Amino acid sequence: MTPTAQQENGNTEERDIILSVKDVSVSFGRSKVLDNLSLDVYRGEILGFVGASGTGKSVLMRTILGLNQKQSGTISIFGHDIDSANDQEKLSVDMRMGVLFQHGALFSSLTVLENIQVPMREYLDIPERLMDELARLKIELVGLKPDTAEKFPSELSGGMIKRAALARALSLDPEIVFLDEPTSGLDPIGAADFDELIANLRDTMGLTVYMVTHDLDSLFAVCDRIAVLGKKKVLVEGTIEDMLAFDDPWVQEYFRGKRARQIVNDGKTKRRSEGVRAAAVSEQGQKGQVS
Ligand SMILES: Nc1ncnc2c1ncn2[C@@H]1O[C@H](COP(=O)(O)OP(=O)(O)OP(=O)(O)O)[C@@H](O)[C@H]1O
Repeated sequence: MTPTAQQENGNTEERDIILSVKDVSVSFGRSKVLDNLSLDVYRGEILGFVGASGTGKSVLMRTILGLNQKQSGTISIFGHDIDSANDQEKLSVDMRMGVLFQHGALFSSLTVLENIQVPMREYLDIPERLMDELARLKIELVGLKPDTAEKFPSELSGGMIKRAALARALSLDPEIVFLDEPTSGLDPIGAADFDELIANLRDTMGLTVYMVTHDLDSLFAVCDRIAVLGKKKVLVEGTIEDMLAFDDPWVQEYFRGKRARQIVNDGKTKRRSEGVRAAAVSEQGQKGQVS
């Protein structure tokens, strides 16, 4: 049975824990990066994972994905402890997770369509034609034009690469996706559109999203919950309000600093995409460029 937990507000409604990290420690040589870190991720939420540069956000994500060794602690995904899971269970867990690495990590010698089909070829035994159809559906799902299918990564813009990489992450219809700084390198409108896409996927597919990010706009616009990494563990987790109330100099500076204040003042009630687009249209209008 899948584990559940009581909601943090103390009521008796239970939430489905899709990923549970308990007392995990990771070291490289004599340098300890994570020390007894614990974190739960709930089904259907968008969790934003933040922390100063070099604190170990990517290390944790890679450890969850089984790409880094941990020295102690347990990681359970979909109720399976990944250390004691058998091969069949591990395969089933892998198939239910999608990953978007920071720079897309697309294969440069493969077209977008072929990149999306890589996980299908690895895990599924289905006819070529069906694979083509499924890959084209993913391309549509992430908002890319149909002719992107035949393009190579070198022919794509930064935003298109992120979307193509997301399409590949969604290739097997995962229940949870791990996104490592998905909006880094995108302009504000591209980043806003990407946020909106993530929120739509969550809303329509019930996707759970674990997002490592430095992007304050994303945190304010789409994240349901935030976890802050500091001092080798999760310093605080909760809503934006919980972050604002948390007494720690880095957290205070990050969530109450000049940039955060600007975002809150600019559009507390709006999604960033609306705010950014409105600002862009207004600016163009002032320059007389809107037709
Ligand atoms: N394979 C490795 N071998 C040795 N040290 C590593 C390895 N991977 C990560 N580290 C170290 O672990 C620490 C945390 O790195 P990590 O990349 O997780 O930080 P981060 O929080 O994701 O940073 P950023 O926000 O800048 O991406 C760093 O000091 C890094 O040098």
